[in-house]
Amino acid sequence: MDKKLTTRANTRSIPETLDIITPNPCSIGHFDDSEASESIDGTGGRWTEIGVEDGGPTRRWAENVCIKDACNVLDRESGGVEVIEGINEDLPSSASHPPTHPKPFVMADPSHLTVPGTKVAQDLKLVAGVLQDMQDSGQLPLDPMSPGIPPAVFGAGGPMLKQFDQSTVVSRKGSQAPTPPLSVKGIGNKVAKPDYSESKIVLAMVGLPARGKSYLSNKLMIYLKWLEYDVKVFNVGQLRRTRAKQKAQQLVIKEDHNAAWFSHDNTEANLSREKLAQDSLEMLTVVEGWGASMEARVAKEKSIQPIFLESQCDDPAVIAANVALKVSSGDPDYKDIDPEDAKRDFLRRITEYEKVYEAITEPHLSYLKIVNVGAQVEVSRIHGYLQSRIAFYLMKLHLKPRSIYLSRHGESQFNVEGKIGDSLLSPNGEKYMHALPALIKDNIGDAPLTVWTSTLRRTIQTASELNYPKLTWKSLDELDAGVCDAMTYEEIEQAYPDDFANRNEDKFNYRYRGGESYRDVVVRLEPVIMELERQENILIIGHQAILRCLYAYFHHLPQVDLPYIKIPLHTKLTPKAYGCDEERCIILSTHILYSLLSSGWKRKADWTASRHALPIQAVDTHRPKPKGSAPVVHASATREYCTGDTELKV
Ligand SMILES: O=P(O)(O)OC[C@H]1O[C@@](CO)(OP(=O)(O)O)[C@@H](O)[C@@H]1O
Repeated sequence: MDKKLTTRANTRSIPETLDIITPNPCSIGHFDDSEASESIDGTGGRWTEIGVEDGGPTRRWAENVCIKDACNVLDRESGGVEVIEGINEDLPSSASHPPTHPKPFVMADPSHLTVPGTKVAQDLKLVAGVLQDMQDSGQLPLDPMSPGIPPAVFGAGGPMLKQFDQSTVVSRKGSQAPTPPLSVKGIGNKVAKPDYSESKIVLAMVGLPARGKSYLSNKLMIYLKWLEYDVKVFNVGQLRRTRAKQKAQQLVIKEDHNAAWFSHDNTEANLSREKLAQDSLEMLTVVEGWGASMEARVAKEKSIQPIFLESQCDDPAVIAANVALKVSSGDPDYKDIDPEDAKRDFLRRITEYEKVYEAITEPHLSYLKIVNVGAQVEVSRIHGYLQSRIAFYLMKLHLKPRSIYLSRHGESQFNVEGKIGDSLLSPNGEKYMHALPALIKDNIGDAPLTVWTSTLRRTIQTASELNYPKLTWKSLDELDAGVCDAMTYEEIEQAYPDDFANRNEDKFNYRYRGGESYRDVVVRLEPVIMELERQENILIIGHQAILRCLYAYFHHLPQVDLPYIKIPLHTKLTPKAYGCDEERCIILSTHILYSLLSSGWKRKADWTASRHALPIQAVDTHRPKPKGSAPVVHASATREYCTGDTELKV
């Protein structure tokens, strides 16, 4: 990592958390920040000469500076990638081409364009200018019907539309094709996890204390781990506490990490904190085994594109809740300290940080700025698939108290017959269907609720008497059993003994012939998770495998246990700081309604779930894990920190 970047990050608030997220299936960026950090730092870099106040060639910059100057700069600096990024959307000029390339359009004399107050107006002015230039240079005849006009590729009437029509014809033909043979060779087997190990992403959390950095990094970690990315958390605060504990034990030196220790005027503590940050970065490279030699490590560091994730928050309620959580959650910094004193000290610590805190504004950096937990998100220089997913995910988060209810559909006729696949409800299933509206009403009262079902009959039928807005998701369809659909497990064992054994051995990785594995289902459910994070009260009427996958996300359960998640009856889980509150209401046996309350800072302590034990029988479809298969890894709702000598769980 570029030394300069590291230092700048440290002067902010000493990044308490550095997350390395690996592996990443796509490129981790193309921007050479070593050059840019030299040039755009407010010390007379090349941008200052054109009066850039806010530090860089962003869209904002394009709005603020004179267009004429911008065009001059584009002519001079046409090779600079950083210029193109910020401005080429505004100025479709030569910016995206090296200077030697012929220019597609030439801005004739943009001085006639004044900078209007609004962005839209400016865009239109620019568009008007470009159109004028095209027209002047003969590229755009006035009569759109005249010959020689290049076809519009993205607008109404362009070839896209015609191609689209043609493609519909093709797909209609395709739907007449004969059904493919049932047996698909080579699929009914365990399918390995895709290789995500190509490259790595480092997310450096930035923000004042009590701004939810831990919350955000924890949510992100859970989401990425659920998708099977390796995630490691390097927490400077954790390292500080571990070192202090070691000092106290080995050297009998007690280091008091009170607010004064975090003062920028405390030179000695500053050095210690700088060292902790450096050591965390050092660990980040060592842990990943990027070569023992310093040279190799430096080379690797250069290939990492750090993404800064800044959490800004000025909502007093959220900050207060975080302060309260810190001082009451048994945090080692305030262990054995009177809560009032702890609160005062923590507030003083925040004040110390505030004195030197710098928000991220450097346009050459890759960053995501989350304002008030997703109320606003600023995205800068985020490229590649995984980075974009991270940004997208963070945009969806909110802290509004809400409930997520999960219910399996009512017992189906196939459930009774021991078959997998779709059918209508059994008589008992219908009783559940009739009982569900009252159960939901008891839980949610008159609050708004949306019901999500799969596209399969048993969930739609179960939801049929619920008087709420409904949404049918294909992504919520049950794990596709392919050629085994509509069979009993005994029939599957007879017809496909090897497949059956494979599934018993490794259920998460097993993919049915012509069907899916649990991993496939997790991947397919990702948009559902995204939407769930964004939504408020939701009831999902789903299937066994689907609910297992969703449940594993909310409770951070490992993949190896996911296909065996059993839902115990009459269980109430204790609220967790970073997880979800959970209540379970049962109607009996497999008819279970889970209620997952909103995750986040604001706990909903007053929420109580009524328990229902209606006399509705149902078969038990849970199949226990066969003995001798992969060992059970116990659920971990804790964060795993790398602290050098040991891996701590907190
Ligand atoms: O992965 P296993 O444990 O086989 O269970 C998944 C199966 O559960 C079932 C019931 O056996 O779910 P559901 O009835 O909820 O739709 C089947 O549809 C599905 O194939």
